[in-house]
Amino acid sequence: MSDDSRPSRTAAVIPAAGRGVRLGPGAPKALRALNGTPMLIHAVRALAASRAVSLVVVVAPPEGAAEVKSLLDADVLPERTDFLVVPGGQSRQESVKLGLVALPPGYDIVLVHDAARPLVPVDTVDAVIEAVRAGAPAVVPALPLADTVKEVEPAETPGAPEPVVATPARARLRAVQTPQGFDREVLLRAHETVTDNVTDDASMVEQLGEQVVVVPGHEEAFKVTRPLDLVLAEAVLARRRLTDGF
Ligand SMILES: Nc1ccn([C@@H]2O[C@H](COP(=O)(O)OP(=O)(O)OP(=O)(O)O)[C@@H](O)[C@H]2O)c(=O)n1
Ligand SMILES: C[C@](O)(CO)[C@H](O)COP(=O)(O)O
Repeated sequence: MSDDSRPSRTAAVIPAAGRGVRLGPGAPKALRALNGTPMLIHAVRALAASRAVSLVVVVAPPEGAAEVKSLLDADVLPERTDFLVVPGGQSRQESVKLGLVALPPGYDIVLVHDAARPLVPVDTVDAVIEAVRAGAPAVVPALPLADTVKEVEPAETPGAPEPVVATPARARLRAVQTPQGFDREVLLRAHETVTDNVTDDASMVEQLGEQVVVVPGHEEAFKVTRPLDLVLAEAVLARRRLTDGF
């Protein structure tokens, strides 16, 4: 937990080493353009927009680390924000761990943010940081679900009918986004302890028995996963250009 006698310092780890298989053939997903700018650069700018974030560690596709470094060298980040680039691993979990290993001392709050969520608003980033500063060891932004969810017995053949096992009460479910925010020591311990393959960092902290809390997420923090998400992301950028001028 952060010591009240000194100000907390926040770093962000951005896993960006995925292939983007669900997006279809092309460059690694984080390097694909949204309105002419690589998705990763949008994501770095989104985190650096928070005055609290003073370091961004980008975990790059291993073969693209030099390209990512020159993209960031050429971009104009706020003077308060440093960055580091490290090569990623085979899974998101491994990539996040490589980012954590590269984190210098002196940062007591760590955000983990998918490069694939390039449009997260700064208010969401700040709300996560605020909740960690207030004492929560792990904080996730999340939204209520619009669809009813069924648990099924997964079919062995893709496309075959799948028997429904249960219908969880939707009012108790949340769709989780990033950035997820952590007390650094707790997140490090989670990555050192948990070896199962999980889909987010907060669930590793849950496995330690530490409390994870949810704060409101934002519709524009959606994950670019499939081709339709690119259309939506470019529409959001076009609307921002009209209303906000950027
Ligand atoms: N080996 C990996 C796999 C994923 N990620 C990152 O984790 C985030 C969330 O992953 P996802 O959206 O699933 O990206 P991909 O793994 O690229 O997508 P896909 O599963 O469609 O290949 C992305 O920013 C992605 O770059 C990573 O850093 N290293
Ligand atoms: C971390 C995450 O974005 C939270 O919703 C999500 O679990 C990542 O999943 P992916 O399959 O690696 O995209």
